Amino acid sequence: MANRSINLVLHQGSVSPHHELPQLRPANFHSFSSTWIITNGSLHVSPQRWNCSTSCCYCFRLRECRCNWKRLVRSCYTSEFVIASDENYGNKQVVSLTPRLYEYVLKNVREPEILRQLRQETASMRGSLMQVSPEQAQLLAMLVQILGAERCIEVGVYTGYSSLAIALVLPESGRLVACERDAKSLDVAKKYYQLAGVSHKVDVKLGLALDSLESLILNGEAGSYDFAFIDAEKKMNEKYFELLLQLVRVGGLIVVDNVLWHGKVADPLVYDPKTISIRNFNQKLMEDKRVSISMVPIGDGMTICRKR
Ligand SMILES: C[S@@+](CC[C@H](N)C(=O)[O-])C[C@H]1O[C@@H](n2cnc3c(N)ncnc32)[C@H](O)[C@@H]1O
Repeated sequence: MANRSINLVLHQGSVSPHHELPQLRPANFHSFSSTWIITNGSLHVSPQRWNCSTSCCYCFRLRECRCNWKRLVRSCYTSEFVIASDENYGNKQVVSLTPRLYEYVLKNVREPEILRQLRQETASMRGSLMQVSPEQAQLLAMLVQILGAERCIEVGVYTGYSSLAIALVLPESGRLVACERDAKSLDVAKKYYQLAGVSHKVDVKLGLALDSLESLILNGEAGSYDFAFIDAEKKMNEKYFELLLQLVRVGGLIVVDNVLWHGKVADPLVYDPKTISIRNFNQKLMEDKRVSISMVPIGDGMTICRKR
């Protein structure tokens, strides 16, 4: 690891520079090409490089330290975290979400009561982690509103949290095609569409999403949708994307969830099939001239694609 390019992240309760170096624990060691992360309980840093004197203290004083690290630390405004930006990226500061900061973000989400109830009911269900987060749902709804979308598609409904967020902001004449293969979770979704008074806007397609999308195309609906959200089987993302690219009009959006895959996409030590397929798909999107893209680090990461 060269010392020219290092992002340093200190989380609350983490080991600070003036503490004794803990034993490095290989099992917890995640080395990224240009990032060292210090988190609770494990310090992912080369001991030889950590040569601050004892006067070099946490965060603020780190700037005064004579060690090689000080020039890499650009700011420290709270004791909760420090982010030193990478000089290769113009010294931009990037905020790392700590639990406390995330709680603050959540406090600033206007989650409709019916969505809160659905989230609570789903919390005890199997697979509840699959649900998009409240701030993600809010962003999806915002995109639908900005677009003035009338016709939407969701691939992967589960118990309906993201689809309900979308349906709630659709106009009365709007339509959301909701594709899901699991009847049991769809029952919960349908109950909440009913409770929210949006059932008439949601066209539920029980079955394999690929089949549902293909039949929409066969039905002559290509180019007639404004917005699509992909949140189902990750290895199928590329296939869903290709079909949705036919179904969405020019200027419409396709949003893909889980593009950061719990951070695994950036970890060269992780190469399980799912991570590889998400990595490859991200790379394909990056090179795909048919869409403009924006990868947004929200929730588990979403890429917003606009059809050109
Ligand atoms: C991540 S969850 C969706 C979460 C949902 N968007 C939400 O925010 O609550 C993925 C869902 O996709 C469904 N799914 C997976 N593969 C599918 C397929 N081939 N066809 C239809 N649904 C599928 C799963 O049953 C699961 O409910």
